[in-house]
Amino acid sequence: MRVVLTGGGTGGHIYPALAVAREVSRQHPQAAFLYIGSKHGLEAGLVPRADIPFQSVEISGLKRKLSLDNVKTIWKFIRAVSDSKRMLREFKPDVVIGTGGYVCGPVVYAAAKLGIPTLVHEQNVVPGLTNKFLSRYASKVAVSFAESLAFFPSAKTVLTGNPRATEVMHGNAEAGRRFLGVDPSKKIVLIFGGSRGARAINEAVLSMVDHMSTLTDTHFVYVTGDVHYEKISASLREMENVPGNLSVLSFVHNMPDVLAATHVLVGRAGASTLAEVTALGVPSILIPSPYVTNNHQEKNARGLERAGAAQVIVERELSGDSLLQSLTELLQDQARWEQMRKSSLSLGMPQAATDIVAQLSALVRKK
Ligand SMILES: CC(=O)N[C@H]1[C@@H](OP(=O)(O)OP(=O)(O)OC[C@H]2O[C@@H](n3ccc(=O)[nH]c3=O)[C@H](O)[C@@H]2O)O[C@H](CO)[C@@H](O)[C@@H]1O
Repeated sequence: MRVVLTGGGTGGHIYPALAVAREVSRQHPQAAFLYIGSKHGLEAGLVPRADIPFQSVEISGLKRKLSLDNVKTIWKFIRAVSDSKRMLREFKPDVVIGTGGYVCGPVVYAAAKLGIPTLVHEQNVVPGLTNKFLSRYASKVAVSFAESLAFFPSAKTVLTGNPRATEVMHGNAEAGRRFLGVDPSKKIVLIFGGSRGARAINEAVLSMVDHMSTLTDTHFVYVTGDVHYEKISASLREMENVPGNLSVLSFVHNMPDVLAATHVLVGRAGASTLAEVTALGVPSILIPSPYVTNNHQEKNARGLERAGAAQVIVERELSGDSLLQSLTELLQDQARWEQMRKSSLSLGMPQAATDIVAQLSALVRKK
């Protein structure tokens, strides 16, 4: 099977595409892949790291207000469609999968115009602009939440979940602990603010550093995001007593192993993160980003909260004190942790990547 993958900007769009690629490879070891992304997105680094050939198109997002930039964006889109057609004619894929973000617009559109079967995957409850546009042209749309079905044409839309859920099931807790250098007697609290880090979470964590040593049976793994790492490291160097039960990393490339070893997650409520924690049943404290379209992270997070799988702290109420208090209560209440774990697991969809690959195979057979 020859597969073109596209999607990008943030990890939340890229990792699902890579998870599908890995599931295709498991089922079809001879499969060949090409990823078409943007040179400016995280995909330019993450895709070559996953040993998948990468080519790029130039694209930017539409602004919601009328502006000269939008004229440029439309011009770029037209050029990117023509570049995509050239790449697709050369690679000759059997199927194209787009996982959201601006860049998948021209690629999936070009594929549809060339008569190549296409599947679009939506990670969030409320779909992004690009996927909404593409749903008119795509052969199939796969969604992660039942609530999203209503946003897309019913005849071609299926509920699969997010393929990262399948991917994290292959994680290994022991490998995660070894990588982090944390022994099994400690509970791991993993803190990260999505794929790029989050300033508000960084500030709250810095202000609770002094108290971390009181939680002696816990090890804190704090992933700052690449852009914040230097600044955070400098702040920590200035502190007198940085506790021994804190590790600070800029980015984690083996998240399935690290998550498998995690006792509690503290983080943003990006769709892939939530698919991962629910597949593994990791209780979480979620601080949804208020800076996203339609406040969609809070909608993602409240779903978990209603089911009893997570506690939500809205960003305006986040502080070192509020985070420390929530964490301490959860770490010290084993019965509540168990309950949250069960609720979290009940929401997980660990078969997602397998279902998506079945959809791709059906599209290829129908070609
Ligand atoms: C600010 C913003 O626009 N965020 C959006 C972005 O999120 P963003 O990319 O931040 O968030 P997601 O939670 O969806 O995905 C993050 C992914 O990166 C991985 N990871 C993260 C840190 C790290 O060090 N290593 C690592 O591998 C996580 O395990 C996860 O697979 O896309 C998501 C999916 O459309 C949306 O739901 C989010 O609202």
